[in-house]
Amino acid sequence: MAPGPTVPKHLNFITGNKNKLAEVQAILEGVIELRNQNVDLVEIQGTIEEVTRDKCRRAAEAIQGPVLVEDTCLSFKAMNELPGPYIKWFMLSLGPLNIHKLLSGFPDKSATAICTFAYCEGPGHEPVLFQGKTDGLLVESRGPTVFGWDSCFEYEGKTYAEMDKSEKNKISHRGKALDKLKEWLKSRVDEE
Ligand SMILES: O=P(O)(O)OP(=O)(O)OP(=O)(O)OC[C@H]1O[C@@H](n2cnc3c(O)ncnc32)[C@H](O)[C@@H]1O
Ligand SMILES: [Mg+2]
Repeated sequence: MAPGPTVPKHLNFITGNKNKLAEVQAILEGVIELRNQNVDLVEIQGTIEEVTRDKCRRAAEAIQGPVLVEDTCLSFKAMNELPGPYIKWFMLSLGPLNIHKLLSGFPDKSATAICTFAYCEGPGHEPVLFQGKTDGLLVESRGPTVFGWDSCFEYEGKTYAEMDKSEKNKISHRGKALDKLKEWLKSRVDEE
């Protein structure tokens, strides 16, 4: 095996978000078996990479073992990339029916969805990051309001919520990040 972190056969994905978990399970099916623990992790302020690395270190400490975590951002060009990692708090306050109003004073509705996975072997180890981005537009909610801002993020004429799951996973920020993780996993999974 190439030098670097080892990965157990069962990857422990730490998240409290059921929709995220379902997508990750669907995309990684047949690649690696996923286990899930819901640990309430503190999320710091900082760049996307700083937030995700810190979240991963905390998760590894909390479970005292190897972990996979993920942090999702939604960034608006007109707002100089904010809210970014803080989108969760805007969603909690505004909800999917009002989030588009954040850009109502701006002609530029460009939005980028960014997904950053981090894997860490255990406490004291440096996390490895895998990032995927999808460019789209922030629009008025269209489609089911089941998952976060899916109904407000439009990619090539359709919101994520108007796509079926496999269609979203093919072009999504999460799908792209997991393509990179899958490539890396090929050389890393511990066969012992
Ligand atoms: O336990 P964790 O994994 O941290 O789960 P979370 O729900 O706190 O997730 P984040 O910290 O990554 O915050 C991202 C926010 O964006 C939402 N979100 C994440 N992925 C999404 C996707 O693919 N489509 C729409 N909304 C998404 C999610 O519901 C949150 O409001
Ligand atoms: Mg979170």
